Amino acid sequence: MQAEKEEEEASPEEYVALCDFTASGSEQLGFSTGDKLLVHAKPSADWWWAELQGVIGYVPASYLRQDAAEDEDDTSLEDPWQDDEYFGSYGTLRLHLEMLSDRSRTETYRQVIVSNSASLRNKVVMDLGCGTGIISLFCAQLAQPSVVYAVEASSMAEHTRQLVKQNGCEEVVTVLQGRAEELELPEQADILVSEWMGNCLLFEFMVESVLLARDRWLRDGGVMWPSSAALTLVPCQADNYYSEKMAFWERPYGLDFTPLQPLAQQEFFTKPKFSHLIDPKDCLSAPCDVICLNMYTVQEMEGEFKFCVVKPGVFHGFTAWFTVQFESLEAGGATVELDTGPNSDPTHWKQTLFMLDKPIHVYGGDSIRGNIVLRRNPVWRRHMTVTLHWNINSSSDNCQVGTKSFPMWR
Ligand SMILES: N=C(N)NC/C=C/[C@H]1O[C@@H](n2cnc3c(N)ncnc32)[C@H](O)[C@@H]1O
Repeated sequence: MQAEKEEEEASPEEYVALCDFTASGSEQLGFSTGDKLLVHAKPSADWWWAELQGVIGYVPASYLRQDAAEDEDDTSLEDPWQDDEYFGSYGTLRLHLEMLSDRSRTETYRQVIVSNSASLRNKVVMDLGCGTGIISLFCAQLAQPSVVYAVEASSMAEHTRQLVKQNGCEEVVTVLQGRAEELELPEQADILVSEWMGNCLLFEFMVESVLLARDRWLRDGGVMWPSSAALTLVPCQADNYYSEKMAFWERPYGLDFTPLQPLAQQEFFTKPKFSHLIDPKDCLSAPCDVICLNMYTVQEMEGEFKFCVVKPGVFHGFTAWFTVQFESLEAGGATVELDTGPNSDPTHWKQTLFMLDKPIHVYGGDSIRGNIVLRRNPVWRRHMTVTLHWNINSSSDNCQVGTKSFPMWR
């Protein structure tokens, strides 16, 4: 209470509105892009108490940015996709080296080409976001498509052209520099292949570009690779991480640093932990596919789950990963799957850990039911908020309910 009390007396902070907000309900405050609001209190992560021209009400925090001074000349206000930053990062080798070094990922795409090589003969392929062109080069080297359009928006495209020539594939592979949503393809494609998956499957939201390109360039009856995707979730223990970030403050060098634990919770447990490697023994139940994307239809961004706890343990949070499937071009042919979970070869995505604020003791037979909602950030189009709701029904004591929202990253 003390912190909250001080918070209310603190002088209001100035924020700028990044987009319009229409109030729904008398206690909300509507505003327009560019409005300067005075934030008086932040009772929760999502809703703040703010003032605009003498009127006070609740406003959505994700619509506001504080560094008003910087925003005068900051172009990022106009560019919600932050394309300069996003494609700039793919113009250097760092991310491409990381993805090419991921053997599980890259070998899976090669296996898809090899196991469909006969059916790829004389086909038109579009490789969306080809990067260094690895998938296009596999197509030209391991099959005989009539043409592969390798589409890449970043400055890597000019180097990709060089790699195509260096490997004698210029007869088959045509590199087109530009955003897939904007450029003109000479013809419709029979196959749209892409490696678009971000952390937690959807982060970066490149999937949006893939679906737009599908609607524009994939001919009727054409094939999407991946053909489907699933986000998988499991309740888990995370003793090491919890000890390292939270328990540490209990008795460092014989002193009591526990007053810092609320800060530690805010700093370390608010955002998901990327590049987490979960040990299968830390899973408290069988994992469950919570969101399934059929790449041919409109995608679901919300999912239910029901976990049955199989052993006593400490429920520190949820771990998420994904799988993608590549259907065969031949009717009845085998589907190839890429699994980024803890029981498969590690990938550069690893897994994503969502830490609860407080760990909960659970026992065999307990059930953890709830849902997960992935909400696009209304302002930063490549970012999202993951909201988890859970109900624990335990034989030992009454049911516990919880919810928490995790920004990724804004
Ligand atoms: N798999 C992960 N994590 N990252 C995806 C891989 C991203 C690659 O695809 C390119 N890319 C992303 N979106 C588009 C687009 N709309 N048009 C053309 N190229 C694009 C990026 O510049 C990277 O080279």
